Amino acid sequence: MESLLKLPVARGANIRILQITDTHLFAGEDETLLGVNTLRSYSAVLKAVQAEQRHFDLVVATGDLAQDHSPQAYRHFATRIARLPAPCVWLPGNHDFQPAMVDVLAECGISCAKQVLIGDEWQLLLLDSQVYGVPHGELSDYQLEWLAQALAGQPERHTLLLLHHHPFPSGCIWLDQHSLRNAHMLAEVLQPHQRVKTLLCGHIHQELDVDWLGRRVLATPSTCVQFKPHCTNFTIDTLGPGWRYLDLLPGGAVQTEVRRLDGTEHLPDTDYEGY
Ligand SMILES: Nc1ncnc2c1ncn2[C@@H]1O[C@@H]2COP(=O)(O)O[C@H]2[C@H]1O
Ligand SMILES: [Fe+2]
Repeated sequence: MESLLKLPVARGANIRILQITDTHLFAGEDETLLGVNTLRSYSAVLKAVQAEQRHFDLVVATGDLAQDHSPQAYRHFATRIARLPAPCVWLPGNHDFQPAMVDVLAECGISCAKQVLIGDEWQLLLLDSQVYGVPHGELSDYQLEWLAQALAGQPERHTLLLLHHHPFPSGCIWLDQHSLRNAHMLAEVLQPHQRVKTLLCGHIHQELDVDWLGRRVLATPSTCVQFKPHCTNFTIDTLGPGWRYLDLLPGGAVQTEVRRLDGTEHLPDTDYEGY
């Protein structure tokens, strides 16, 4: 059974979330994706986060944590994320291998909660949009029913909704064939719930902040390789690895900022045409 995580916060205090996404880790410490050593770029991101010394209450990892299905890749993820001064919750992406992911992250003390109640006013709901073996996403009937129930059960709370796949056209045609296929069904479940104003995704390895049917959808840079916005075909960007902070404000608004590593140390080889 999926557990519930309750995070108390001081009354009136801002709630800050750190999003880490698409780490694409391997078992081997020297493995690379498109020329980037993903373990090193992930570790550099976490080091930069710690150096910033910003307070955050929770870390959310929005999928594609491992590239090679290996338990060791999830161990790499978990041992490093556990050094941050806040708990982590996670959801799967298309590349993840959930049998290894679930067991290893739990063994390493990472919560498997998919509903997080934060203070008195907010909740996070984390969806599984993976269709095993293919890059596109879809929400199963179970996921849609679980979402409907979780929303109906907390009608007074503002909800940040998290899923790996983007439910809207991103502007990259090659990525939009890998989007959430049944976004209309998600829209239907959300329709009566005006307190779900913001959705948070990974998957597209780029920063995005768009309106989708009156709701705000955010997507976030990967901790490894970035994809160039507004491209018809697979195109690698030369921006550095990134992460996002989200402040969940009283009243339901979200303030957010994307941060990136400086320098050229973790940049990809742009000659690749896919992976
Ligand atoms: N050249 C390509 N054309 C279309 N899709 C690709 C290409 N290369 C990789 N992909 C898929 O597109 C996905 C986008 O992000 P993911 O990291 O989920 O995994 C990627 C691959 O599954
Ligand atoms: Fe993905």
